[in-house]
Amino acid sequence: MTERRPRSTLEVTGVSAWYGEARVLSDVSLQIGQGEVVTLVGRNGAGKTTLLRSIMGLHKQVQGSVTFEGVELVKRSADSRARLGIGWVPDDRGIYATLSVAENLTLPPVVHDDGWALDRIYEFFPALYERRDFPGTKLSGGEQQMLAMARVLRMGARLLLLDEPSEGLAPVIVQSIGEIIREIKAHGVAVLLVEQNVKFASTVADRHYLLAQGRVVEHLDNEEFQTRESELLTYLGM
Ligand SMILES: Nc1ncnc2c1ncn2[C@@H]1O[C@H](COP(=O)(O)OP(=O)(O)OP(=O)(O)O)[C@@H](O)[C@H]1O
Repeated sequence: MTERRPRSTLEVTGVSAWYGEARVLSDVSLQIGQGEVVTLVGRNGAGKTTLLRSIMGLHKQVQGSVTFEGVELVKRSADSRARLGIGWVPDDRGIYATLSVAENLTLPPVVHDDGWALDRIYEFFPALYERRDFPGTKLSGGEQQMLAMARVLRMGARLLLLDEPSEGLAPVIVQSIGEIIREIKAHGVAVLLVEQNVKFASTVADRHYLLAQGRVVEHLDNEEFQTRESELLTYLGM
């Protein structure tokens, strides 16, 4: 594909990863520009979560280079990467069940000047404002997903790593998560999204990397992705 992209925020170059002796990522390279939404698509076990964890510094058996805004990350801890502006939103969303929405938002430290103020968060996520005193357990799956995204924006993330945000959510809620991702993008925040829901991926992303058996096998802009959707679904066994 011909590429004209904003300046790179994240550059992953030649990354391989192992669990013990088992190699699960092989020579993966990808880039994300400022304010871009990029997906990692692939069947179960392709290595998507391991790649996100490797970018965040949560997986240690990694070789290759990962830079964020020009800073090499590979030898840095996960908390150091968070301080640089990378926000991790895990697939289980990681909400503290016994804390209120407001407490979930304000407990983690603001680690970067770009952190969104609480009133800006509430303006952006009115559903969280309405439920600010509710405990985490009382939130729906969609609200938990919003809270997990809001929390890292408040901390100061300029790159969000989202692991299957649409998982387990009703279609109408998936649609509103998609709208939020598009608005986050409009604020210049980059998003790397692991998705198995190809239809959803095509409504939010600028580009897509297809991962199979730990390798990038295709790199497509959204137009090509939509045109070849059924072929890709078959190829990926999805
Ligand atoms: N803790 C672990 N120990 C050993 N092998 C693991 C571990 N976690 C994942 N794997 C293996 O690594 C490979 C990649 O897994 P990963 O979870 O990254 O894939 P994925 O594409 O995110 O799949 P899924 O959508 O099922 O989470 C798989 O073969 C998986 O079995």
